[in-house]
Amino acid sequence: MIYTITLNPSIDYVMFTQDFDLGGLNRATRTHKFAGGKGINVSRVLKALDQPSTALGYIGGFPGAFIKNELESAYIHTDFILVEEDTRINVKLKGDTETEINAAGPDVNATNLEALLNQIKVLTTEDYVIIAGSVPKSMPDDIYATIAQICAEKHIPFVVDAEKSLLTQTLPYHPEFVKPNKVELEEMFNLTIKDDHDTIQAARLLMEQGAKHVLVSLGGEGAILVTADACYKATVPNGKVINTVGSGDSTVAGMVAGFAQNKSIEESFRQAVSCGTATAFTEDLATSEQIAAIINKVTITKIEGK
Ligand SMILES: Nc1ncnc2c1ncn2[C@@H]1O[C@H](COP(=O)(O)OP(=O)(O)O)[C@@H](O)[C@H]1O
Ligand SMILES: O=P(O)(O)OC[C@H]1O[C@](O)(COP(=O)(O)O)[C@@H](O)[C@@H]1O
Repeated sequence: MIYTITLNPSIDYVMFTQDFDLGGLNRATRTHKFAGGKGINVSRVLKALDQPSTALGYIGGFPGAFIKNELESAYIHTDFILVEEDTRINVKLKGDTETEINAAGPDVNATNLEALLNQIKVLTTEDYVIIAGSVPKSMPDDIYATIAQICAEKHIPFVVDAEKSLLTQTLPYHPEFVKPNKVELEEMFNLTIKDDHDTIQAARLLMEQGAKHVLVSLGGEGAILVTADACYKATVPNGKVINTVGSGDSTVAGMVAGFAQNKSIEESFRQAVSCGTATAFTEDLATSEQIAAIINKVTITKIEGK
């Protein structure tokens, strides 16, 4: 079973406006409330790819109940731990540009933490773990490293999509892949990435520290995948960008599903990028039909290899 871990889920409240006037009265043309947070989005796109998963993490209050209900209505299995405070609501403003305000999220106490670690400790080599998103402030900042260590000790394959040291601390435990975007990669090494060559150099630093593969997402520029033997560049088809929230998570889901379906590394990467772009081209996360409609329009080129 694939397990997604979202320590800090959210309701994503997406508001579309004609124009956005900062400081003025704006009226939304459309709004949506989506069950969100990185691991939860991965579970939702895995479902679109016909891959079952169980969503783990912390939920609280009415937003937490909404998320659990949304997932279960979509036939996604959940095993959330209840916390006392409300799950956060993140606001996503879609005017001429995209603006996001992500809230801090509820407190998670030591008992809640132990409950999650106990859920992970019973997993086996048949399972797969995806650790994604921000960590509530009340939790130890090495929590992802702790989870990665448990996975490594039990030979459970795992994937990490997180910022800065949350991600880099997991590298010694050899994640199957990590998925920084360009800005996150720059922040990890305090450098400026100008071109694909710089991206590959920085990705290789993550490989040197232990990542088995590095998938760097580049927004509308596609993505680069670095493996032990080669580097691939994906370019995406033209289309109308509607809502990029969850694109990165969709990319992660496509790659994990590719591995689970025993696709080749190139085909897994193509599926990953198709999922990310199909999500960018729609209001919610991509459906299976939307992914299928663009998968043959994503081009994969080997740009370096041994
Ligand atoms: N403007 C866009 N046009 C087409 N595809 C996009 C666009 N933005 C994102 N994507 C797709 O989603 C993937 C992840 O997007 P990115 O913004 O890099 O990740 P994150 O959401 O983690 O910051 C990209 O690799 C690409 O496939
Ligand atoms: O945990 P974080 O870093 O605050 O991010 C949470 C937000 O990221 C999302 O998971 C979307 O992430 P991506 O756009 O990077 O795929 C939203 O659903 C959620 O509001």
